[in-house]
Amino acid sequence: MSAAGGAPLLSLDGIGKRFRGVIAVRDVSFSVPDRAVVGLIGPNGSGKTTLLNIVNGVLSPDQGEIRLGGAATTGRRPSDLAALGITRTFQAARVFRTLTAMQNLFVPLLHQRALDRGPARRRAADLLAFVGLERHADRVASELSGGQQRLLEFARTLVTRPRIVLMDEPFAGVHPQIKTTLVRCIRETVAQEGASFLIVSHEVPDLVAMSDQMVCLVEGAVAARGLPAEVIAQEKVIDGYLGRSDA
Ligand SMILES: Nc1ncnc2c1ncn2[C@@H]1O[C@H](COP(=O)(O)OP(=O)(O)OP(=O)(O)O)[C@@H](O)[C@H]1O
Repeated sequence: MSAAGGAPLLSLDGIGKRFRGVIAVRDVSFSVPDRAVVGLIGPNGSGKTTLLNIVNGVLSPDQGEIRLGGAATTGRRPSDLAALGITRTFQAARVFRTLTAMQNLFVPLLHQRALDRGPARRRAADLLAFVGLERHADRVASELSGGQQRLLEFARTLVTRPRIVLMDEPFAGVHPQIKTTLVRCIRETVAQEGASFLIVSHEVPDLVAMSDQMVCLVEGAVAARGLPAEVIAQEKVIDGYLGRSDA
């Protein structure tokens, strides 16, 4: 499925990025369709986080173009991109540690001035229930477990009703039960809100199970892209990342 006008929701075309002598990303092109989960895999240092930073405007690419819904977004600031519907989670979950779980959602809703206090409180409560944290509404975020903070961070990305959520290692170090909740929330957000996801993870079996498409980077370049089962069967992906079980 694609965004209005037939364009993919997000497209990367010939993206390149160099840090002094290091080529971190080289000529990367792929797209994220509307209402889809795209998994991004690759060895350590293959450019995955750099690419997320480029998509949400933290870094500017040296070459190439990014489009959201057909409109060029290359080089725009993270705050502008957030307003256009690109949000992000991080390797270490970012929440307001001194606020309660409820306030973590309520405060951004009020800040946007999109809703009055009553509806904002109801939406915050709905989002907490969605990620299974309703019993923890009044607990200060720093008292929540790492996995619960990750769920709270996820709920916070949904406050703005994003078009695409970028997630960096969402499953790293989380309890299997939290992982199951997170996967369910991601799939339901696709189905109910029509959002898309670009997810970086080393947990390849989980990503294969939940993604509509996958992209594998090796040494900053696209080694394979397509359906998950096809990507993980490619020689370049096995040689460059997964390794051979008989090796
Ligand atoms: N700010 C920076 N300055 C210099 N080099 C950087 C910077 N950020 C990333 N790099 C280099 O760019 C390359 C890609 O790094 P990146 O963090 O994007 O890889 P990754 O695939 O996300 O790795 P990991 O799976 O370990 O998180 C690496 O060689 C890294 O050392």
